[in-house]
Amino acid sequence: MDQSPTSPHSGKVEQPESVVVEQAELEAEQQHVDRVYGRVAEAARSASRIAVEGHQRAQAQNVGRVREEEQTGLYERDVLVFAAARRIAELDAEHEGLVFGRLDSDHGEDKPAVERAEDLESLYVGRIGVRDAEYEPLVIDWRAPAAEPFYRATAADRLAVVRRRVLRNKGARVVGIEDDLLAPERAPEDLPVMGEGALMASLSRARGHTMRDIVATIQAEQDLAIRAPARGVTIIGGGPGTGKTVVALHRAAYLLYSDRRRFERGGVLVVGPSAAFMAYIERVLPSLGENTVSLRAVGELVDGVRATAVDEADAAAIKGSLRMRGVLSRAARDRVPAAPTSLRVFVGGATIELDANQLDNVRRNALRRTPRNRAASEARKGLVAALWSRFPDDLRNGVYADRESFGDIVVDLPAYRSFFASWWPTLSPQTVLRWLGDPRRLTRWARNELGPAEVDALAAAVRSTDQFTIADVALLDELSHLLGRPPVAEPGKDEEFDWLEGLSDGVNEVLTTSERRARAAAAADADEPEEYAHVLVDEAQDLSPMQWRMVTRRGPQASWTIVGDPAQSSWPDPDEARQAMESMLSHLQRHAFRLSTNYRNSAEIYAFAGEVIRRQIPDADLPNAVRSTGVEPEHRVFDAAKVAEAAADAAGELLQLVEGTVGVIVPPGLRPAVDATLAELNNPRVVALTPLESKGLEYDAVVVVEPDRIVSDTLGGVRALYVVLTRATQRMITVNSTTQWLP
Ligand SMILES: Nc1ncnc2c1ncn2[C@@H]1O[C@H](COP(=O)(O)OP(=O)(O)OP(=O)(O)O)[C@@H](O)[C@H]1O
Repeated sequence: MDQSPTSPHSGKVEQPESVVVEQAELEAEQQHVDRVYGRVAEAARSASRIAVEGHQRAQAQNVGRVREEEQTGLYERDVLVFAAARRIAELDAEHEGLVFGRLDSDHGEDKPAVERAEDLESLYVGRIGVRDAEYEPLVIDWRAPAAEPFYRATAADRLAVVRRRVLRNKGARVVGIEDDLLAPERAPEDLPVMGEGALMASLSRARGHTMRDIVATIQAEQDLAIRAPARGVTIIGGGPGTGKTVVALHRAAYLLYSDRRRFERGGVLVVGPSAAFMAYIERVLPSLGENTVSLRAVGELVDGVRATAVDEADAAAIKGSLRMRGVLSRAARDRVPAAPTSLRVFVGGATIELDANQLDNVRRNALRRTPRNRAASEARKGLVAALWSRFPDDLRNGVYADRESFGDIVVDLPAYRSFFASWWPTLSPQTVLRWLGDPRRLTRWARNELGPAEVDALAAAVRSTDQFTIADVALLDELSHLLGRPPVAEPGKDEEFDWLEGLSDGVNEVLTTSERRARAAAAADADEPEEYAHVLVDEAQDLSPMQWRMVTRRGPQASWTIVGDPAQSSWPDPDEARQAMESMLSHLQRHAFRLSTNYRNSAEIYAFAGEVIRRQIPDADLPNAVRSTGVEPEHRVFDAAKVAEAAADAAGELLQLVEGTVGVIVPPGLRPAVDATLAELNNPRVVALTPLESKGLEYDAVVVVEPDRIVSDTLGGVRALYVVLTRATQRMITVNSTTQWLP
C-alpha cells in the first residue's frame, strides 16, 4: 500500500461540510459492520446449520479458479464460522475490529470510468470471511485471493482499485476512516475521500508491551512475502523495523489458511530469540484467529528445559561453534565418570576378570555403529564374549558348554548386574553436558578443537551454575541425538531391553508387560524431538551454528521461512552462522524477499543509527525510515559514577513526553545499578533490559546507557549497539561517560 505522508489526496475533505460527510460515511460503514456482527451472532446460535452452509459454499466455490487446497481452507473456515463469535470476544476491544478494510473498484482502464460512487464495486476485507444468507460475501478473509488487491494495489498498478479504505475500530464500533485514492482521474465526483492515510496513523500510535497485528495496513512488498508459496526456504531480509517479524507471523496465518490440513496437522513452529520476545509477539496470531502455531524461544526447543540464562561472551562463542560437535561426540562415547574400571565374576568354578583396557575395547566396539543408549545389548554381548574367551577350556561343559548358555548365566549374576548398571547406565544429555565441567576430561575431548584457554573458559562456564543457559540447549539437543533414545520395547521382544538395567541402585521392581510398554512409550514421547511441517525462524542472524543444527532437526521434511538481518547479528562471526544455515538447508529451493522501509524508527533516530552501523559495515542493508518527528536523538555525557542516576532522570523525562512505553537498555554489568535507580520511578511503562533482551522489541522512547560498554561487553559488538539504537519509535536519549563512540 503506498500511503506516503505526502499523498496528494490526504486532507482533501478538510472543507466546511467535511464533518457532515465524515459522519455520514462513518454511519454507513457502521451499518455494514453491524450486519457482519449480526450475521456472526446468528451463526453462533446455530453451529450445525453453518456447517451445512459452509459445505454448500465450498461446493459453490467449485466453479471458478479456486485451487483445491484453498477450497479446503475455505470450507474449513466456514465450518468454523460459529467459532468466530468466541473470537470476537477475544479480540482486543480497543483495537481489533472484525472488519477493517474496504475496496471500491471499477472495471479497469479499458472500460470507461464510472459516474457515481454507487456504481463502483465494493468489497470488505476482514479477519474472517462471512457470507449472508444468500452466500453473498459480507466480508472476505484477508488471506483470500480476492483480498490481494487490498494490499498490492498502488497508484502505479492499481489492480482496478479506485479507493482503498481502512476502518479504524474500537471493537465493533467504527471510529475512524483512512482513505487512499489510487486513481483520482477515474474517481466519481461523489466519492468521499478522508483521513491522513492508515499507515501513518498506525505508525504514530503509542506502543504497548505487546506487538499488534497489521492486517489493515500490510504493504505491497510485505504482502508478497506473506503470500509466497510454502515450498522450500523463503528468506525475508531487511533492516531494523521493516516488519520482518510481523510479516513472518502473518505468513504463518496465511500458510494455515492456504493449506489448513497440511499445516494444522503437520504443525507450524515459530522460533524466536528469547522468552521475552515470545511474550512480546504472542498475541499476534490469536488476533488473526490462529491458535495452533507453536511459539518457542531457542532456549525452549528441548522438552523439559526452559533456559533463559545467557553465557558470558567468550563461553557463548565456544558453545555455539561447530567445533562442539567433535567435543560432544567424544564425551558421549567416553567412560562414565566413577564407573567401575574392572569386572570380576565367579562363574562355573572360575574367577574371570576384565581390566580397564578390555572394558574400553568392549565399549568402543559396542559404540561403533550404535548410539550409547541403544547399545546396551551390544555392550552386554561384548562383555559376555570377552568373559567367554577367558573362561578356561577345561570348564566348558554342561551348562557352560557354549557361549550362549554361559552368557545367560553370567548376565544373571548379581555381581554382573550391579557392574553393568553403573558401567552402562542410560545417559541423559544433561548428565553428559555436566561432564564438560571437568577440565581434565574436557581437554581430552577437545583435542584439536579448542585451545587451553577455551577449555578453561568452557569448563568454568559449565561449573559456574547448575542452570542450563540458552546456548546449552543446542548442546543438549546434539547430545540427545548422539546418545540416542533407549529402545522402546516391542511386543514379543521385551527381553531385548531390560528396563531395570539403567537403574544404578538396583531397585527390584516387577513390571507387567503392558506397564513396561506404557513406560517405554512415555519415554519415547518425552524424548522424541517434535517435527513440524513449517518452521519459521525469526532473528535468524543470531542463531549459532550449533543452534542451526538443533532447529533444523525440528523439520527434516519441513518448508522454511527464515527472517533476519545480518547487520543486527549478535554472533561474532555472522558468516560462519550463515554457512551453517546454508549447509543445513542447501537441498531446498530458495526464494528471497527484501523489505525496504523502516516502519518503526522516526527518520531522525534511524539516520543516527544508520551512521553508527555504516562505520562498521559499509555495505549494511539500510532501509528507508518514512516517518519524521522533527525530534533528534539526544546524547548526554556524565561522570561514570552518575550514569545510573542520569539514566533514570532521562527515563523520567521521557515518560512525560510519550504516551506509551520507555525502554532503558543497559550493558549487563550496569543492570543492577540502573534497576535500583529506576525502581524509584515506580512506573509500569518503564522497563530495563540488556541489549540481548531488546532484540526484536520496541518502545516509544529509549534510554541507551553507556553505548561504549554495549559494544565492548556484548558478543555482537557494534551490531548489538545498532540493535539497541533501533528500538525507539519516537524519542531516544543516550547517556554516556565518554563521547568516543559517537560517529
Ligand atoms: N505494514 C505495516 N503497518 C503498520 N505497522 C507496521 C507495518 N509493518 C511494520 N509495522 C510496524 O513496524 C514495527 C516493526 O516491525 P517488526 O518488529 O516486525 O520489524 P523487524 O523488521 O522484525 O524489526 P527488527 O529487525 O528491528 O527486530 C512494528 O511495530 C510493526 O507493527
